[in-house]
Amino acid sequence: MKIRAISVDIDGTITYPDRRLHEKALEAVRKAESLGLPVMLVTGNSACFAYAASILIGTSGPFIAEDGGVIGDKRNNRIFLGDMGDSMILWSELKKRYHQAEMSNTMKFGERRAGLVIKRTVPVEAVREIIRELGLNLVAVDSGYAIHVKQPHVNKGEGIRKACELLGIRPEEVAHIGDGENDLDAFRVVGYRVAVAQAPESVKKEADYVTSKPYGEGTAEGILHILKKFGYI
Ligand SMILES: O=C(O)COP(=O)(O)O
Ligand SMILES: [Mg+2]
Repeated sequence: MKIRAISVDIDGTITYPDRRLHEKALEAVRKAESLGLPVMLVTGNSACFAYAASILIGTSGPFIAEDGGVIGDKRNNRIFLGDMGDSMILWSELKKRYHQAEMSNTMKFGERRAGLVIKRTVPVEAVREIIRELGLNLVAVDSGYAIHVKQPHVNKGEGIRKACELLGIRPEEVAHIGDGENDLDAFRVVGYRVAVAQAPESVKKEADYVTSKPYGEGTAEGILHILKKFGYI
């Protein structure tokens, strides 16, 4: 089995718990890149966020943003794999029932194109209940940092498939590292799966390797593990 790219989640995976970039994860990503293994950022964050992160970190693979809704590259070309769909119908119903419901800060300036992101002030089950009741063509996923409401075909797995077409490799040749339930869709399409230590059980049980350290430090460990296991070092 050959691994030709690493895809890595951002929040909780290359960061500290509070979302600051972890130096050890940064070093490990750069090491993979220096050994000729392209890294792709795969995140629930908006495309502008992923675009900036990709440039600052120095990842050479395409980035996948909005939980698979948008693929982008260094020249800021973008491919959209989804749109807002029924998400505003969901939002008006949610707001009626839960006064504490709040959109993510990244919803403010029309930055998002492929789904609604809400703060974790309402349980994901409440959102799912409204989707079921109204028969909306949406799914709700809790990344551990926010609740993502999107069309069912929008997910990190489909995003990785599209990014692989751009790279000219197969999804089975990708190793993915993540920490949240939104990473499970990525796990479904890739050839090798790494969960960082603080990931929920549902994610760890699907992983080929679970790191001993959490957050960015765990990812540094996970990247080194991949580099060794697949003969890069
Ligand atoms: O945007 C989020 O909710 C979390 O982003 P992540 O997919 O990079 O962890
Ligand atoms: Mg995450």
